[in-house]
Amino acid sequence: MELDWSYFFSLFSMGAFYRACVTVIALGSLSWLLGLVLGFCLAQAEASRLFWLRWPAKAYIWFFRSVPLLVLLVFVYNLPQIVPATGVVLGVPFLAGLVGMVMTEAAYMAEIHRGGLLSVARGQREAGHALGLGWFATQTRIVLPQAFRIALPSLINEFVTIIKLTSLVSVISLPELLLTGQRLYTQNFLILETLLAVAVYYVVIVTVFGAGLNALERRLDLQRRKPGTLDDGAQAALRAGLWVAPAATPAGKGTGAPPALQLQNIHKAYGTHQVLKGVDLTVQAGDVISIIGPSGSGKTSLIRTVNALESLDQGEIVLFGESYLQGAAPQDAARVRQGIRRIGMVFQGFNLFPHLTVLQNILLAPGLHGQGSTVEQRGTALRLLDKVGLLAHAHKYPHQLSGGQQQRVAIARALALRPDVMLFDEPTSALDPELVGEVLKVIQDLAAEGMTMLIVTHEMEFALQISDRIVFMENGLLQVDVPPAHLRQPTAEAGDAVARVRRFMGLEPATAAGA
Ligand SMILES: Nc1ncnc2c1ncn2[C@@H]1O[C@H](COP(=O)(O)OP(=O)(O)OP(=O)(O)O)[C@@H](O)[C@H]1O
Repeated sequence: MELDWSYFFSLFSMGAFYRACVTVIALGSLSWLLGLVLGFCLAQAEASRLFWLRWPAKAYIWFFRSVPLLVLLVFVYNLPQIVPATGVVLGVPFLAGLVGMVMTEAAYMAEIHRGGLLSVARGQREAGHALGLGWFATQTRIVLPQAFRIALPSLINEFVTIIKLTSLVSVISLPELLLTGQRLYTQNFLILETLLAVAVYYVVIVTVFGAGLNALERRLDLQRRKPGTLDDGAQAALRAGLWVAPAATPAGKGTGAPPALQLQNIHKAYGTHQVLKGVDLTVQAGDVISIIGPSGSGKTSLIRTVNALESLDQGEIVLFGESYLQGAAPQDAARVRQGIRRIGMVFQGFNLFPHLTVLQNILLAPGLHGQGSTVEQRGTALRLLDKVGLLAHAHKYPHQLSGGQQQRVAIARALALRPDVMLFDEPTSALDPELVGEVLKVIQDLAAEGMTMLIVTHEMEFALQISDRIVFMENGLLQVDVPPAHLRQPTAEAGDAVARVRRFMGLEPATAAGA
């Protein structure tokens, strides 16, 4: 038997097939788009801490991933028999098909979105928090764009699957491609020729739309974006047009002013593990305090409680004389947010937003907080970049920078909110030794300008040089809190604790009993 090729080719000039193509594209695209949105809502609900959101979402996903689409389509189309009111919508094959497909696709896409959301590093949300961004801003400006890029290849694959699945709606009499073909070959019995033409139509649709979506994926691929370094002329032009910020007076300085920070009897446990066991620390405005101590002593946990990245189990933190965080008590969300905005935080892992340029990273929070006009925000951001020596890299993406440069951008980003206190959590620990110096220099400059700073560090010489006080933590408690001079040249009365810190810092040789 030979195929009837002339009949096969005649099927490509048949209006019914082109109308069927429109149906397939409309049904497929709408199912994909609505599934994308509903799937995202389901994924968010599934990740929620609220069990009344989480469990219904989980149940929905489990159920609709288990029910075959064909069964669902027939059920939805026949639902008006028992619920007549639904007939207005479900009596229309296209709408019944759309409802059935969206119900199933939302469940599948929720899982794709969940994968995307899970792969956005926790530090990204923490950076949003440290910049005083609320849940919605963090989700829409930081998490979602990254999660969407990660999920895009799977979402494109799902689009292809959906286009092919539209053939199932033939079962509810919607004249898509398969039903159009079936109606023909039941009359002329040229089954293979007709199905071959149907297959070609599907292949063309998938190829054209797949190419479009792949182009979108390439466009969103950050690794392909490689803006260059600005030359001297371009940098000079940027500097020339800058708005000049009025000189800021450091907050809370002067006699009678309250301390910048008062940590009172801070307790923190992770489960049954007591990490902070009653820490008291007072930081005067303009003070630079380095927190040192052995690994696991609670330094990072302490600094994270100060900008509410960790909750307090007990105790209180007072910021410039006003109660800010309280342990084991309902927090005043507005007051906490206000406090967080007065505190800048620099993380060990930088936590720059990879989908934004250096300049956009710095502008994000001031823009969302409406801090000054856009001209002022841009001027401040460029000035800060110039200050940390990175003006030439303003339009680059974080992946184009070295670790030291990324950390300097992170410092500029934190400074853009004009904080009164800066927290540094081991700012150089993730850097190669040759890059440490450039970051320490920026911190040193800030200290010289009178910025109040709390620095968790393992850079002992730096801590000795820069600090007004060095705090030694061990076993969840502050064991020693002294000026560096007391460690460099301990007095005769200095006790064992100071000697222990000196050994820890490498200022005196370890003894068999010490260190
Ligand atoms: N999210 C968490 N969940 C459970 N335990 C935690 C958590 N974060 C920290 N810990 C534990 O709390 C203790 C103190 O950790 P922390 O990071 O504060 O110490 P650190 O002094 O900063 O240490 P390092 O110098 O190594 O960074 C450690 O035993 C750590 O395992």
